Amino acid sequence: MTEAIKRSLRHSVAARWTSLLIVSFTMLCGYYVADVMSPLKPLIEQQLKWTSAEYGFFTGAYAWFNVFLGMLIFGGIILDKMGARFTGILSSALMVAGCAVKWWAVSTHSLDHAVVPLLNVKAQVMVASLGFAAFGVGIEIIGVTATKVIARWFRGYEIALAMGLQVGTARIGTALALELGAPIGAYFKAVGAPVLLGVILLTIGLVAYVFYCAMDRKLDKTEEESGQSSEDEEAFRISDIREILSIKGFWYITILCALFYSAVFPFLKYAPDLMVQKFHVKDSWAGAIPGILPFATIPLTVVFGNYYDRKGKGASLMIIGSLLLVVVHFIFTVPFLSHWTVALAATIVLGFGFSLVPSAMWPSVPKFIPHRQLGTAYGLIFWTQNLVALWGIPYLIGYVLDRFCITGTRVVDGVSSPAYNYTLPMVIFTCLGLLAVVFGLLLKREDRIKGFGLELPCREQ
Ligand SMILES: NCCCC[C@H](N)C(=O)NCC(=O)O
Repeated sequence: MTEAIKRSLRHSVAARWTSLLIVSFTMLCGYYVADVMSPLKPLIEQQLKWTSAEYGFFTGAYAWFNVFLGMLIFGGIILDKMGARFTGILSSALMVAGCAVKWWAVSTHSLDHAVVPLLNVKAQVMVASLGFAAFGVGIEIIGVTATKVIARWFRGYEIALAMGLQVGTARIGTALALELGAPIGAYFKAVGAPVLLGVILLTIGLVAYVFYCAMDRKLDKTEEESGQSSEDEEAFRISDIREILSIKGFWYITILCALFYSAVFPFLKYAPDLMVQKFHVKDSWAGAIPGILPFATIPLTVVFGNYYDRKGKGASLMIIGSLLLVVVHFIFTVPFLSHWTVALAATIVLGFGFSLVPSAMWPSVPKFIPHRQLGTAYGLIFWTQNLVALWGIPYLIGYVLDRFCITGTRVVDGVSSPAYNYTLPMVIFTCLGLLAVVFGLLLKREDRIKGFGLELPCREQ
């Protein structure tokens, strides 16, 4: 056997980075679709005559199947049992199908005036929500798959930089959605136009993933030939779930993830309104300051990922990131700090926190979970995150706002809507950040006791 054959494909710099490029592109397309409806809210209200409550119903559908049907947990197990090729194609196809259903629902007139019996929900809202729910399963499972794929290719190399780059690239999709969604919708005078672009992008993402599968097959072959595949080939057993759940560090990182993202994702959903209500930003500029966030995190995830690879300090980075979150949310809480420049500065600091934690958290999991269990472990973490951060906390904040925070009425262009005081929701976000710091500290202590190596560099020196 020649030396060239003995070496696994993952030792090839070009192959490693090409695999990253392909899965990151598929993720970018998914993130575009995940966020494209946010800037379309006014157009949806004008053209489709959806109310805010119907928009909220649709937005929450993202997590329905993941959380209540446990699809993320099954997805993680399927990934460990069937591999990245099968799971990646399946989830990419599900994204295309879900987005196509959503596009049809918002473009057709055949659902006009129809209402779902018993639920009393407009048929158009329901069909679009079901499409979005199916898409939500696909994007979350492809997220788990991409993370495991990177962990495999970059083990011992620049794993944190690669995971940071993947998250950063995916967030370009969010940025594109926020920037392009409304102009495309307005140009074509149709909510469906930017959604159709999403279907096209996802189809290209699926084709790209099929190309990745060829590389994955080649990697399997070279790993076999070089005798490096023993750990991966050990079949996943259902008892592995018990094993994963018995690791205290796994619980700490899962809870930290749920708390951290609870203080970021739901906050972003309400941030444009906060800008208007507290910082007196004009309605038409409401999204301008929060919209900076995805852009700020794109280079920062790369910088912090690179730092973790070379210097380590993973647990400390997660604690610092969570602390920044506390500072930012506390600033948003203080009633007299209401100038828009304060909001701008706080959002930039939030960008640092929103980059620090993911750059350190995702590459830390393979330090204490064996590769063959990684899909299940990431699936469990994402499931908890979906339950708490993408479903539970947004509902809680909405309830708190309606129940305790209405201070009067605002009239804009002759249309009246409630005026809110955001102090209480911001106190909740600050507390979530504080709890994230506590779990970061617990994780660091557990790492010291068990020696996971979270404070050590990821890259073999
Ligand atoms: N707007 C997309 C939400 C993706 C959620 C996903 N489960 C996740 O946590 N991704 C990591 C990240 O930091 O974006």
